[in-house]
Amino acid sequence: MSKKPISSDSCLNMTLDSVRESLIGQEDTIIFCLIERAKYPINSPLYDESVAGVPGSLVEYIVKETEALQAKVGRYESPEENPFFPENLPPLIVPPHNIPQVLHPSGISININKTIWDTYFNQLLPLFVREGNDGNYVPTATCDLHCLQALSRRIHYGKFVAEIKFMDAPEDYSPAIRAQDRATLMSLLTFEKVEEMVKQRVEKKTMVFGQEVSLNDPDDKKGKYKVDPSMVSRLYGEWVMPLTKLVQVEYLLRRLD
Ligand SMILES: O=C(O)C(=O)C[C@]1(C(=O)O)C=C[C@@H](O)C=C1
Repeated sequence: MSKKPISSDSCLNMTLDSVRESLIGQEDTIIFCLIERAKYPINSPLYDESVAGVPGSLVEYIVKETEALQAKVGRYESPEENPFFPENLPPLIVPPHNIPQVLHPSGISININKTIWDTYFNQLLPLFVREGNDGNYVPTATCDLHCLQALSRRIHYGKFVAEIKFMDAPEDYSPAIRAQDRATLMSLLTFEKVEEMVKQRVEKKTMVFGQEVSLNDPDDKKGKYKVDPSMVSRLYGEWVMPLTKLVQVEYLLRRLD
């Protein structure tokens, strides 16, 4: 059988509504990833740089090696994907996908994964994971990897949101871009009502997706959730949306290059 390159649907017909739909879909992924990670305790030896056998911490090693494998088969061909360890990724071993170019070339390489990594491990994890060590290090690290990839994808999706906003109203954005005025760009791209809806929706989704289910007494588990819904709303309000907006500002600053 002859081998053909893999192809994907075009993303050239994006609108602000369609990119917002994608962000809404990505909420589900993020919430399910958090629920999965919360099944395990913190398992701190995973993050200890002095554990023998691997360079750096075990979680870092697993993320690096997984990224290297996924790079070879095309994960980072997609402009929606950004590696945590971009240095020395191996070359593709499959034919390139030829994904249509939607983003402005100077904005494609924006990568704030270093900040996402630090925020996730130092601020987010301690908020939703219990203390303890059950020895399930590899499954736990795999959950961390999935959380990181889902958050990174969502936050860097700000590049697409910014491109649509610019294309919809170049006359509004261009003066602030020429002046490299971050504050004005930030206020132009901010929609407080949308942010409020996002926070409410992720809280509600966490209640639905993460409710405890009991067959015996239906009231037994009522009001108990696998992850605290108000914490997910806070995560979005304090980190996910601000970082998505940071990506948008960074992208717009380069949009006329
Ligand atoms: O929906 C938008 O317009 C976005 O830019 C996305 C987003 C978000 O991260 O969810 C960010 C900024 C806006 O203030 C509202 C929401």
